[in-house]
Amino acid sequence: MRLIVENLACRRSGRRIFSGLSFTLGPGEALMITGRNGAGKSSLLAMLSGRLKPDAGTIRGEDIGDAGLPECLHVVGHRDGLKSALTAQENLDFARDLLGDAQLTPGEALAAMGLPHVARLPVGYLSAGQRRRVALARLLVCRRPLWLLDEPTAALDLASQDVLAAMMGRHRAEGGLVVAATHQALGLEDARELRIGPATAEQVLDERIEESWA
Ligand SMILES: Nc1ncnc2c1ncn2[C@@H]1O[C@H](COP(=O)(O)OP(=O)(O)OP(=O)(O)O)[C@@H](O)[C@H]1O
Repeated sequence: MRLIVENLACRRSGRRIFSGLSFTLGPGEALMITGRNGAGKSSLLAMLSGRLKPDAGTIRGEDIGDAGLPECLHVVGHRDGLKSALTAQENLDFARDLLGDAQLTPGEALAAMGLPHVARLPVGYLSAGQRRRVALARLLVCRRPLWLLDEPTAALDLASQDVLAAMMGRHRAEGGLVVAATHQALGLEDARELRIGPATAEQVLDERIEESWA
């Protein structure tokens, strides 16, 4: 698939966060979204996943057949979306049934993340890093070409960061796309970087002029 983003603008609580943001991502490509705290990285991922409406601009997928963009992507965000009372295995079973297009079994995905021993433990009993690894294992139980990852290495030890880097490498080798918001290197070879900065004084002025005419 291809992801095409044109002239995207974001406004939160009435304040312009970024504007004029464009990029295209093709099969096997990766994009690192960087920028200081509050620059709008998570907001951009929320827009790409369809959870947040852009203030302006368009987001579309090409070569995705009859599927809509939301059916082509996986999100691993700050909030992991795991149910604490369910076991790791049950959480992954749930994701697999819900999302369809099954790939690895939950057991295989947990083994790939180095967590075969936690399959039958409620996720609420896991450490922060183990819990994040279960959230990342969800990427492997269903095939989705576009991975949207928000600080994916948060709470991961160095060995798990290497596992994640290898996972993203395999995904890209199979034609998958990765968009990751991050403050640190992720081991993404040949990744492009999109640095989001605060709106310039000129943009803020343009916006005020537009508003005064509206
Ligand atoms: N739900 C919300 N409602 C209103 N404003 C929000 C909301 N979420 C975030 N914001 C604001 O939008 C701006 C961008 O936040 P965002 O979380 O996208 O930044 P970020 O670049 O991901 O930051 P960080 O590096 O700290 O994770 C911030 O000023 C934040 O206060």
